[in-house]
Amino acid sequence: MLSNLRICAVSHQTISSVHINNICCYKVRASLKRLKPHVPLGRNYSSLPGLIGNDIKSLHSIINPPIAKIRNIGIMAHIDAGKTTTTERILYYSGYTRSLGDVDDGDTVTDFMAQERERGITIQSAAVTFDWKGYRVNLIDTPGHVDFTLEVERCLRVLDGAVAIFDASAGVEAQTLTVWRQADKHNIPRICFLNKMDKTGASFKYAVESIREKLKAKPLLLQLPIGEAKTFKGVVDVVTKEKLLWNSNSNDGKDFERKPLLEMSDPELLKETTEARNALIEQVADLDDEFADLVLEEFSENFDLLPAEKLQTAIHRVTLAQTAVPVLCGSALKNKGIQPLLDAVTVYLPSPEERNYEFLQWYKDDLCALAFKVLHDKQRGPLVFMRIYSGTIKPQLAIHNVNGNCTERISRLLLPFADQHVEIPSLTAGNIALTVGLKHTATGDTIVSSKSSALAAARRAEREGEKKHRQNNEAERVLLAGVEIPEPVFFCTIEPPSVSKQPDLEHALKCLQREDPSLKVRLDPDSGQTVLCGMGELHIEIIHDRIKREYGLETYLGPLQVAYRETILNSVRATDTLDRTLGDKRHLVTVEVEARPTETSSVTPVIEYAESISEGLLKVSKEAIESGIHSACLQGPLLGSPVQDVAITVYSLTIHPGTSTTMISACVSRCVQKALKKADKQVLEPLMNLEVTVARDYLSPVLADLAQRRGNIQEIQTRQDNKVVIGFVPLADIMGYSTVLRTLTSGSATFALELSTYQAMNSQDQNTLLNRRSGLT
Ligand SMILES: Nc1nc2c(ncn2[C@@H]2O[C@H](COP(=O)(O)OP(=O)(O)OP(=O)(O)O)[C@@H](O)[C@H]2O)c(=O)[nH]1
Repeated sequence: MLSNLRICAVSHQTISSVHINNICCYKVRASLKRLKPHVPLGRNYSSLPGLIGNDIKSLHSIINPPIAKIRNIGIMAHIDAGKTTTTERILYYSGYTRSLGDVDDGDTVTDFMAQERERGITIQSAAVTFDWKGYRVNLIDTPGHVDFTLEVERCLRVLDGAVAIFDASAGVEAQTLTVWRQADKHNIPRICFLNKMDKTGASFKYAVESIREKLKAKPLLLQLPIGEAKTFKGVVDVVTKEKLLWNSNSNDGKDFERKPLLEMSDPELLKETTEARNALIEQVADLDDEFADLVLEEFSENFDLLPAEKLQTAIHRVTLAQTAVPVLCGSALKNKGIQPLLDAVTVYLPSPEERNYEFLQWYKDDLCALAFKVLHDKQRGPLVFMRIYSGTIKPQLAIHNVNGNCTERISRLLLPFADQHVEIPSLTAGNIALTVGLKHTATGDTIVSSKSSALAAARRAEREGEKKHRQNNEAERVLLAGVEIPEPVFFCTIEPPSVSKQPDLEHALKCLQREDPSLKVRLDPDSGQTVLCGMGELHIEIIHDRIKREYGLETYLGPLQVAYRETILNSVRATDTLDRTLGDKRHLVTVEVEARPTETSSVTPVIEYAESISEGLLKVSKEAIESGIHSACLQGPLLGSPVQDVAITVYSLTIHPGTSTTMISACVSRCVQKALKKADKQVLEPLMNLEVTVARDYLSPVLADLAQRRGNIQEIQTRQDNKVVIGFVPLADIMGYSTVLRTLTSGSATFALELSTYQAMNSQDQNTLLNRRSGLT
């Protein structure tokens, strides 16, 4: 394996060296293919004049550009809408890659993990940095598969804007809705790109309507397609009234001509565009008072006289306010429409300083950054991707991790190009950095310059909070983290090839968890086995794959099991006494608790104390009591699954002096377990939202199959030639569905699955499950 190839002797003073940061050979080949196809692997690059000049454009201009010229953007979409293909085109046109990658050949820069290449889907987000017409664009490629929604959320937090990509023949699909909602939650301004305009069935009108109807967004049509499906050849820029045609002889789409629409040559198109422009002006004027005043005062007689820049500035404001979304179109695969999309990113999406991040006031000019991704590189250890919100990061800088409450040192600072990372001396606010040397920082951690800086920020936040009479813990607000990690719905045991490899497996899992907080690992207390808990079948499969590839461990997975939950149906009381003498110390606890059902939809129990329990007693034992309650609720009496919707009241408590907190916890835990056992119990199973898109001809077999899976169909929509089945289905009945669906529909259907809620099982299904688990059937 080749690693860490170093390109030395870069002439610019501020840059000491350039590294080709390869994770393994295939990456090296892929990157070299673009960087310098004729250079044999492993050669010393210092002897290659021109390499830097040609391939990594103007290195000094990419370090710390003015903040107004930075765009931190992400691409979000439904699976297969074309994120990877679009990203590849973007990298190619911006000059950072030399040839066009193709997802169908497993040859792209951003899908750089081996599994992604093989599966043709984007699993981990790769942050990519490039320049476009004087702007610095940091692009984070977000995954589209529902198993990885946490990845999407985490990436969205660090973006200032996003491009939503749609398949123009499908319009808004299930996953788009999910990510759209996530983007709403983080207030991210967006532009829409209707991709696949070349595809049979592509319809600009249909896709725009579905944005209006399903996303409840106001589309601003900044372009109109010229042709559709087979006849698609370019777009009209509605703002400037120009037509953009891609040269059919150019196979990389680099060359295209931009010409004003003229009455003589394009009377129809000009008429249509003028109408679209007038409608656009009216629409923007309705949403933006400043623009409305301008139009009324100066251009009400003739909209044609309104300069394009004035309209663009107003569209930028409207996009930022998220009262409407600009819509563009093209075909990434056929290399059409990508350059104008990049222009739109720089013109309409905001720079970091235009975003209102409330927490910045607590930090002033001190360093404040969010670690949004951790990767483990065999040679260099953990690589941490960070979004810098304020202050500056430098190599050798000691930083304080607020979440981990620890201080550690950055050894090197890199700019994250897809495959090659450029070492740099410093990076300022608004940028995305890649740091080497941080061993304790995990995904989602807030990074500041020192503990005292964190405390000062917490004090400022608190003072401000007092002013505003806020009730919540203001100190917590200095933490930028807080992506809600969904509860895993699947689990399975994992075993190393031999007992001696157990520590290696533990190390691998620890690293993977730092990268991916949605992966949970626990020990089964009964069997002592390690258990992996994940978000979906694919998630677990990928983890298994990565352990093999990246850590060289051939592990064995037990059967995939659904993560059930349990609850109780009535209130019950229990008492318990623990009396144990260890050495010359007597540990004596007596506790009485009541367990009762609640409607919290949470596995965290509500904990209450009877008034008779003295404050003094609680002061010394509260932590131990609550840890006992939590551990009891982790393993319900029916299946050993977490107990949901339960409140525990501690009614009485006596503790003999000298009793250890461990004994208090143990006694409380046993007592709560006793109460849960006494109650009437119910198993809850994960119920999934399901959306299947299927060609008309295959609808019947799909419906018949879903009926056998306890599926509950809510709606069947028509989308072009396809039917879209929307409903609910219990997770236990949908395992392995992708294979079945492929067989049923000759591969013509796609589906999206997402946790809806946990629902009570009926008694028959519950008994079958319990009998199966206890080995009776
Ligand atoms: N006809 C047509 N096909 C396209 C276009 N863009 C992408 N595709 C095809 O659509 C499929 C999915 O493209 P990707 O770029 O991998 O899509 P993605 O959104 O990155 O997919 P995930 O990472 O799996 O979510 C591939 O077979 C592409 O060749 C396009 O503009 N037109």
